[in-house]
Amino acid sequence: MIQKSEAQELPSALDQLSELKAKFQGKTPAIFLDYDGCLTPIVQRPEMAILSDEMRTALHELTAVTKVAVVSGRDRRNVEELVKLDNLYFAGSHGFDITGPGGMAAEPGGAKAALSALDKADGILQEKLKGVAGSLVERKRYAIAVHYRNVADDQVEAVRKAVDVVLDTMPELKIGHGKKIYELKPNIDWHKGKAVMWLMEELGLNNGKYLPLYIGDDITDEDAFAELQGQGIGILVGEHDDRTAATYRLESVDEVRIFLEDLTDTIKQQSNG
Ligand SMILES: O=P(O)(O)OC[C@H]1O[C@H](O[C@H]2O[C@H](CO)[C@@H](O)[C@H](O)[C@H]2O)[C@H](O)[C@@H](O)[C@@H]1O
Repeated sequence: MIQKSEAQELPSALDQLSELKAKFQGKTPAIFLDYDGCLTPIVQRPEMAILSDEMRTALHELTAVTKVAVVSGRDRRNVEELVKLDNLYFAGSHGFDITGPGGMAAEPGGAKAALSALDKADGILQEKLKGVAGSLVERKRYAIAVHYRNVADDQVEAVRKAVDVVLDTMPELKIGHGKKIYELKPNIDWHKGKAVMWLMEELGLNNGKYLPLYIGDDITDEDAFAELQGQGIGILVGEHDDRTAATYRLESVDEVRIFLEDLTDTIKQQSNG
């Protein structure tokens, strides 16, 4: 049974750092990070979410002491280009498209079967939404985000209707929700949580020496928090519209960076001592 709380009820990962680290029980945390709202603040348009130099340095230093993966709803190539580091793992399209150092490349969720439906849906949405000012159809390899952050309130219903037209005719796709977006994804039982567990296994981290730790801010990160209950640590950044399966929280992207910097020092000390 998954335990859920209100975000505000969760203890701060920074205030309760010693308690949180005691949960490592001598294991090294393997770090899984969402991108938008976690490594960069939420902004008006996807292309404006630029990683700061400070965050890139924090990530780079963390990769020197443990395994690090970015697990994003974004297109995997897009998030690779934004992060600009080659010594970590990337799971794009909500975990359907995974790459890593040494030429690692895998699509463990089997999303290729939905590719032609996604292509068709993309065309329909582009056509239907071209008259809705502020809407944006963002195609990822294995998902489509339909953004309404910049759409007038009385036009959001028109965006939802266009999405529903696609859903009604394409059983290969299902809807997902996020911050001011509707997502069309392959109708497959695969999500960020399964991608995290797949990476743990694939990277040989299920050997009793590593503990998965996931940080994210959105509804799609809840699948990872739920998967990690009892076997890892989930940290929610800020809040979203629902209850959360995370066990700690951080307030902001700046707090995420401070937490990651502290983790790097902690892991270094663990391996020296
Ligand atoms: O899993 P994530 O890495 O958090 O990706 C989730 C979605 O993030 C992006 O959209 C969100 O961030 C945008 C920039 O801050 C914002 O304008 C938008 O309203 C948010 O929903 C991205 O564009 C999507 O493709 C991702 O699915």
